[in-house]
Amino acid sequence: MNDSRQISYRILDASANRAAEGIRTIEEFARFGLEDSDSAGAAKALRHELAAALSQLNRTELLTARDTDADVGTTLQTAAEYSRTEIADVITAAAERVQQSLRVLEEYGKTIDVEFARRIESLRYRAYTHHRRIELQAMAHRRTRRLAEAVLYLLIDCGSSESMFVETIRSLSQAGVDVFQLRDKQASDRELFERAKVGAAIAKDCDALFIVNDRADIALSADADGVHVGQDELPATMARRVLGGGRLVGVSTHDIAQVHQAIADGADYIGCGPTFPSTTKSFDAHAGTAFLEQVHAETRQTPRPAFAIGGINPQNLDQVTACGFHRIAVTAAINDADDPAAAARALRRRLDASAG
Ligand SMILES: Cc1ncc(COP(=O)(O)OP(=O)(O)O)c(N)n1
Ligand SMILES: Cc1nc(C(=O)O)sc1CCOP(=O)(O)O
Ligand SMILES: [Mg+2]
Repeated sequence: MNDSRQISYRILDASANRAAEGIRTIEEFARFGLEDSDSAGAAKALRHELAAALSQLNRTELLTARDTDADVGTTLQTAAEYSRTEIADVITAAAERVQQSLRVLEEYGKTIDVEFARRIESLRYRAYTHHRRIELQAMAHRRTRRLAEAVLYLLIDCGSSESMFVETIRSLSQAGVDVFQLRDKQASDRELFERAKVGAAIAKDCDALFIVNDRADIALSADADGVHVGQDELPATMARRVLGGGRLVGVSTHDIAQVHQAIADGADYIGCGPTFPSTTKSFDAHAGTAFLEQVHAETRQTPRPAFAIGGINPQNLDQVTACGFHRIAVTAAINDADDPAAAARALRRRLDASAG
């Protein structure tokens, strides 16, 4: 059995390595993924200050206490350690590891050197702030990357049951739907919230995005990827304020002035329509394909994903792609099809082909 000083040193040595590795993991993403010099600089400063604090400890005792071969923890693994598919998950895991390790350094450090423990405590608080920022950046990175490649966007309602709702998202994401929007004007707030919570988790699992129509509060509380607002709802700037950083805000536009405003307001994407008469929603007038052509000309200068919407179906899709639009948002063309998955697959194939 080791004596207590040796135990403390062994724990400090392991935790110091873990904290430094975690900080480095985060720093690499800030540097090479986000290319954010502030964030990378903050991680580097944390790493250097950790090294400076550790130099207060006796390095010989640290190294002497190390016995990796005899460490029973090296063979203990959880399924979660190997289930990271997204960079955002890697960053979250690294941030948690750093914070836990700093806490361990602080607690066991108190048994060796109180001044060292104090330095680690202040480092831990700085790490919380830095990690909050970088975790939000990593989540935003996943969402904007996914949005940038999205071409097929589907509006869905709450469905007849939760299991049907889940199955719809799973099967249609496999069939090529990139973005799901929960749009159900009849559902209660509670029902929207419950479906949004489940839908957001399933969509993430399927590498799809999940957006809530109209309601920034429900999008945030359900941990959805974002909200879609129209001209009668919260302005995009306010929706963003409700959602905080890292989530998407989409805006409906019906004329070019609204497109300019949405872009100025920082919309992540726009819906452009109505293109054709729709069986889902009735309109007094239709912006038509002329509007799509105009938007296409404009958004070449200010790139922002733009989804054509309103009555789009397999019969009129070519008119949409002829305007330079290779992204569409639909309801009836998929939901009312005899075989929704087949309909989604067919639309997806044609959109991919048209985008070349
Ligand atoms: C992708 C997308 N584009 C446009 C709309 C329409 O939004 P809005 O004008 O707010 O109308 P409602 O959907 O709330 O009836 C949309 N939902 N999605
Ligand atoms: C909800 C909605 N908003 C539109 C707009 O132009 O702003 S068109 C539309 C209906 C979309 O469903 P479908 O594909 O069945 O027409
Ligand atoms: Mg709306």
